[in-house]
Amino acid sequence: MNRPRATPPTRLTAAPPPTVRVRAPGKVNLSLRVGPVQDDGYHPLVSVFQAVALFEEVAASQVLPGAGVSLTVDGPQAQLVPTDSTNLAWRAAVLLAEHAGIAPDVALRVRKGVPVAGGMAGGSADAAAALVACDALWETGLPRTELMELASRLGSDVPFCLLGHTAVGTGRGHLLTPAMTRGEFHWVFGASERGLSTPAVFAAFDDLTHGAASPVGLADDTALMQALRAGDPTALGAALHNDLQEAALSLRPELARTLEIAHETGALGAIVSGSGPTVAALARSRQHALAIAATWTAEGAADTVWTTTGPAHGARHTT
Ligand SMILES: C[C@@](CO)(OP(=O)(O)O)[C@H](O)COP(=O)(O)OP(=O)(O)OC[C@H]1O[C@@H](n2ccc(N)nc2=O)[C@H](O)[C@@H]1O
Ligand SMILES: Nc1ncnc2c1ncn2[C@@H]1O[C@H](COP(=O)(O)OP(=O)(O)O)[C@@H](O)[C@H]1O
Repeated sequence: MNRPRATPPTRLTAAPPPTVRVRAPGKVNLSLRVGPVQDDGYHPLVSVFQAVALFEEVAASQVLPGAGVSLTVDGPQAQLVPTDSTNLAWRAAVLLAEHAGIAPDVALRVRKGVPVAGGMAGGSADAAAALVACDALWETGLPRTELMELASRLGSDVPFCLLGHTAVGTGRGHLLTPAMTRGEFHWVFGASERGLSTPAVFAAFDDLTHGAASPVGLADDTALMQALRAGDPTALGAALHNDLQEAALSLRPELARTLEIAHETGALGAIVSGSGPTVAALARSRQHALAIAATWTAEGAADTVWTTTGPAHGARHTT
């Protein structure tokens, strides 16, 4: 005899709140040319940015209406990062909500993978990732051009962290044109536990140039652009350039030794990354990158050392 089957009991469990996770990359300025300070306090730049495969991750989770923004930070150097409304990820969420005319209700979790205050745009990557994550969570569906515009209001480097890959930046560094590159480049980054303030480095640059730096132009980076198109690391290493390097060295003279060790270990090129104090060395291969990293560590030339590659993708959803 067929007995009717008992209906299995329904388990009522609350579904976890929807969460969107986005990763955005840190960057190195392959070339950074800085013009004289303008009336608004900013310096016109021409910079060739390259995103590298050191990522920040921002998870944005739904919260109850009216809960507002909350934020936690973890990962190396998390204790150096503000967790209040001054955090760039928090500011990004608030700016997007204002723009879309909605309430900024979200729980943000930031996982740091880029040195803090190191000249590698870790905070800017958080802002870029938070914009993309909240746009998806709140279903605001902003076109890319509007996200880029909001990004530029959050900081000069934020649009590049959205875009990723390799690009030429003009204006404050926020007007971007993608650059053609071939292949993969091997990088070593030597970071310092004590960051450098970007405004302080620009101020040191003003002192060194007596506020009268030469105007900047694109023509100076012809060899570098050619090296990128050819995928030629030797030519790229020779073409690396940073107008802020002398200013960063004036504030952190010990970085000169870190650069010197990179050259002694056969780096194809070595520069201070952006406003520093992270030093970037271009290696011939992954093995060579590991050798430079080992030498820096053995000589105590950097507090933390990373090997990675570029270019890397811009802000993108992850699982
Ligand atoms: C120097 C660079 C090179 O890519 O990055 P970092 O190496 O610090 O990451 C950037 O120009 C930094 O970009 P970002 O860190 O987003 O700076 P912002 O928040 O826009 O500006 C912070 C401060 O830096 C100075 N600043 C920034 C950009 C610019 N073109 N001229 C400037 O003088 C201003 O004093 C400004 O108040
Ligand atoms: N989400 C964030 N991550 C890191 N720093 C942040 C963040 N939000 C605000 N800041 C502040 O911005 C400063 C510079 O941040 P960061 O982007 O890491 O360095 P840089 O501008 O040198 O690339 C930090 O000293 C910190 O006080």
